[in-house]
Amino acid sequence: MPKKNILIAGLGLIGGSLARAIKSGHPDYHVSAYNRSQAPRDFAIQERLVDEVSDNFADLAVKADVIILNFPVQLSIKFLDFLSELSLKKNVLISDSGSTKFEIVTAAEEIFKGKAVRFIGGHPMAGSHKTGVIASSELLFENAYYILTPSRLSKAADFDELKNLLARTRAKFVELSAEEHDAMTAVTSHFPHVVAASLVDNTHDFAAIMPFTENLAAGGFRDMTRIAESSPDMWSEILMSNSEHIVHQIDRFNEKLNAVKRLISQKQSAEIWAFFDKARQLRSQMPIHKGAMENFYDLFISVPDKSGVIYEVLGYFAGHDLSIINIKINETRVELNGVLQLTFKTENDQATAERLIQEHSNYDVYK
Ligand SMILES: NC(=O)C1=CN([C@@H]2O[C@H](COP(=O)(O)OP(=O)(O)OC[C@H]3O[C@@H](n4cnc5c(N)ncnc54)[C@H](O)[C@@H]3O)[C@@H](O)[C@H]2O)C=CC1
Ligand SMILES: O=C(O)C(=O)Cc1ccc(O)cc1
Repeated sequence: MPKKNILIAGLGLIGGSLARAIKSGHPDYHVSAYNRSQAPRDFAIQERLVDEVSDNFADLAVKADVIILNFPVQLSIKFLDFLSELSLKKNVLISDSGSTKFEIVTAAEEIFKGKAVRFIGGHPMAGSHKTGVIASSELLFENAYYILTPSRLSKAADFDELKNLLARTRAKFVELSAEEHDAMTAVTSHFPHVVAASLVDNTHDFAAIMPFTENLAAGGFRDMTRIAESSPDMWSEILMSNSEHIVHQIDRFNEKLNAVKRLISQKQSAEIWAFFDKARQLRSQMPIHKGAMENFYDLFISVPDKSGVIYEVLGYFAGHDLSIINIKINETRVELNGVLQLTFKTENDQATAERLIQEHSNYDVYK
């Protein structure tokens, strides 16, 4: 029997992570990947993420039993159009990983009407503000919800096939309609990105008047704005694709802010206390504490602004096989120090690194 043939289209953070999980869970399948630029293709072959790479999408698509599109949302719809013009295998199963679902599910139903094509929308609800195949990981989606959306082009058995293919992601699969998906992710993901970017923008505006402001941004500001470093390509597409729900959330949030504004101006301290207390209790009960979304682990080290300091710190880790996936120096302080940001794949590695830095230096380390 010929090997089952899987095409991962788009070798970025998500495509790369899916490729790793599929290849690791099904070493007997033939996994191919399309990517327009060469560097991710070379990386995927060197790291044995996949068996075959190409910049010719059509060549790979016509051989595939399953195709997963991992592009910005609008581009995935263009690729569906392109697929509809090819002689695909009969009953090919197509899915995607985009952050919105209504637009692509509706487009797929229209594009493949009457054709022997199966389509299930997909959205692994984990990721990062980082992009690219280099940041990909087999366990990126471990314990995270992976939403699958039915379409007129899918049946129950197709879901089992896709879940089996993706089993090694160790994600928690859940079926939601495309409408339900978009309404809920607007609340928990899309609108919060708008808030994060607005907080950064507001701070920058204010710093034009009082330049020292940005130096006073501490841990709380950092936690609330990490996602403002996400890809503008990806997030502008998401906002365009789920605009109604996001606008609705902005309206609701404006009302909430105005209500708090009234309490503050009227100095209603008891009500303000109750407002914070309610939020504290609600957040402590939210499932985010189970850690599903924490997939990268940062350490921030306050280091002297001298050459060689990065090598010095990395030298402390000699003999320990730590999974550093990103190194960045942030010169945010006007004084002598810079902030060295190291990102690890696992919480264990983050803890080991913190311990080693504390053993070898007197640098301040923050998580
Ligand atoms: N980054 C995240 O945290 C998450 C992202 N998603 C969704 O996954 C999808 C992929 O996102 P990422 O992997 O994060 O992005 P990425 O930036 O890491 O990868 C995007 C891929 O699209 C390709 N691409 C972009 N424009 C192209 C073009 N014009 N022609 C051909 N290829 C093109 C790039 O080469 C790359 O392979 C998006 O729809 C995003 O909404 C879903 C869950 C989490
Ligand atoms: O960076 C983060 O914490 C995220 O929120 C990642 C993310 C980005 C886009 C999605 O559709 C799902 C998850």
